[in-house]
Amino acid sequence: MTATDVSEAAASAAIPASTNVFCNRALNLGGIQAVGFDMDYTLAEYVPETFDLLAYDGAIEKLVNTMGYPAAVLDLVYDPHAYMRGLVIDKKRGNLLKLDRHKYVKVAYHGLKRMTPEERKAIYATSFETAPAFTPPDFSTIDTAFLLVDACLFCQLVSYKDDHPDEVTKSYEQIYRDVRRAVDLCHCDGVIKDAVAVNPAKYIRSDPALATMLTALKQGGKQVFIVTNSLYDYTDVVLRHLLGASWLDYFDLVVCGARKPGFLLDPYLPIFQVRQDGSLENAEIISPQDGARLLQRSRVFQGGNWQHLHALLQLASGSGLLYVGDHMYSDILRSKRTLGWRTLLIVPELRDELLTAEETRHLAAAVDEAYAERAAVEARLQHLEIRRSQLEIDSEVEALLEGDGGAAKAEALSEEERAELLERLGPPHALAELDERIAEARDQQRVLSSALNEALCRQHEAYHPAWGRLFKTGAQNSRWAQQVQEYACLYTSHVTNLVQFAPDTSFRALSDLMPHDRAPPA
Ligand SMILES: Nc1nc2c(ncn2[C@@H]2O[C@H](COP(=O)(O)O)[C@@H](O)[C@H]2O)c(=O)[nH]1
Ligand SMILES: [Mg+2]
Repeated sequence: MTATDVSEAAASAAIPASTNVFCNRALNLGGIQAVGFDMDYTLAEYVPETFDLLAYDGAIEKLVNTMGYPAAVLDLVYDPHAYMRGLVIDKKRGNLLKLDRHKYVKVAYHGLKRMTPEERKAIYATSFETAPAFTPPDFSTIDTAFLLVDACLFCQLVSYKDDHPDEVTKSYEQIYRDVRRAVDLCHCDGVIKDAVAVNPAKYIRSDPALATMLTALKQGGKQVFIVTNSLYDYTDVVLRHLLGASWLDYFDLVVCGARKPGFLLDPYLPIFQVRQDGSLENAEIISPQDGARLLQRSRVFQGGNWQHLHALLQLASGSGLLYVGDHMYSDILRSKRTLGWRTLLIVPELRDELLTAEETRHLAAAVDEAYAERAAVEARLQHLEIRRSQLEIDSEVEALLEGDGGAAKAEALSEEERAELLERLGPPHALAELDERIAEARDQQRVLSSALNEALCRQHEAYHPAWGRLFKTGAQNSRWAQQVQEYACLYTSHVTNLVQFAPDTSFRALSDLMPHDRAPPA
C-alpha cells in the first residue's frame, strides 16, 4: 500500500472534526515501528459521574475520620463538570487559575468564589520580576483527569475554611497536602480499584472499536505495547473488561507499574518480569538479545525504564516509537522532550469543544463582528490622533510665524512655501474640533470594547460557565492549548479514532501562520 495523505483521506472519508486526528508536527505512521499506549484515560475511558466519586467520597471519608476535618465536610457534593484540565492550583493562596499562553491569569477563583479582575490582577499581574512562574512546589497543574477530584475538593475546602475559620485552622497549603494525600491513598488502598474490579461496566466505557484498532495496527506491521502506571492485577481487570479474557493477545508487550514519569527519566529503575501466576522475577535486560529471550517467557513486565523498553522492542531510536497517552506531563511532554518519542495526546474534551463550536457559530460570528467594529473605530482614532499631533506641530509653526521673530522666519520662506504651510494649518478652531472627534471615538472604543468582552463572555460561557473554552482564554490560546501544540505531535478526542487511518498514513501539519501572514495584501 502506498502512503496515504491524511488530508486526502480525511476529506474522502469525510471524517467529522470531533473524531479526527489533528496534527501539530508531521508524522508518517509508515515510519513508526512501535505504537505504545497508556492505559488509564487512554485505552480506558472512565465515567466521571461514577468513577470520580470513588476517589472523592473515599478522600472525604479519610479527611474527616483520620485527618481532623469537621463532619460537615461529609455533606460536600462532587461536581464532575466543575473543573477542567489545564487549570493551575495556587496552593498557598487557595486559588484556581486559568492561564493564557503568555502565563497571564485570565480567570481565577478563590475557593468557590470568582475573583474580580481587580483582585486577580493585584495578585498575578504584578511586575515581570515578581510574577509567579506557576510551577511546583507552590503551583500544581491539572495535567490528567484524575486530578479533577483534587481540584474540586480543594476549592470546596478553601471555601469551607473561609466560611468557618474556627473549624478549619489549617493553611490552604496544608489543605492541599491533605487532599492530595487522601486522594493518593484511595488509589493505593483499594477504595477505587476494588470497586472497579467488582463492576467495571459501571466505571469504564466500553468501546468495540478498540479491538479493531489494535488489530489493524498489528496487521499494519506495528509492534503494539502498553506502558501503564497501573499494576498488573488492575490492568487485567480493566483490559479484560475492554477486550475480553484474551486481551494479552492484542499486545506484543505490556509494562505495568511503570512509575511514569520516572520510567522516562531514570535509567536505574529495575525491571521485573511478571510470571503467568502473577509473581515477579528480576529481569536483566541490557541488550536486545536479552529482550528477545525474556519475551519468549512472558510478555508482561513491571517497572523498569525506557532503555529496557527500547531493548525489548529492538528499537534503534526513540523516533520510531509513537506513544499514545492522556497525561500532559508524564505521557507527552517528558516522552517527547527527553526521548524524542512521537506523541499522540488523548483529549476527550475535544469532542464537546468541537460540537459546541459547531452549535455556537453565531456567537463566534458576533465576536468577529465586535472585533471588526472596534478595529474600524481604532483605525479612525489612530488617524485622528496622528492628524492632531500634526496640527499641533503646525500650530507651533504658525505661532512662530506670527510671534516675535515670526516675520523674519516668514520672510525666510518662499511665497510658495508660505502658502502651502498656511493651507495645511487649517482654520484656528481645527484643533478643538479634532479633540471633540477624538473624544467621541474614544467613547465609541470603550463601548465597543465592553460589547466585545460581553460577546467573548457569551461565547466562553457556552463552553463552560466558569472556565470557558479549554483551548482559549479570551481570544488567545490557553496555556493548555499551547502545551498541546508544543508537545503533542498529534491529538484526538478518543484513542479509537485511529481506526479511521491506514497504518502508513502521513499526518501533515497545517502551515504555520505569523500575524503578518494573515495581513491583507498591501
Ligand atoms: N498512588 C496514586 N496513583 C494514582 C493517582 N492518580 C492516578 N493514579 C493511578 O495511576 C495509574 C494511571 O495509569 P496510566 O495508565 O494512566 O499510566 C492508575 O492506576 C491510577 O489509579 C494518585 O494520585 N496516586
Ligand atoms: Mg493515563
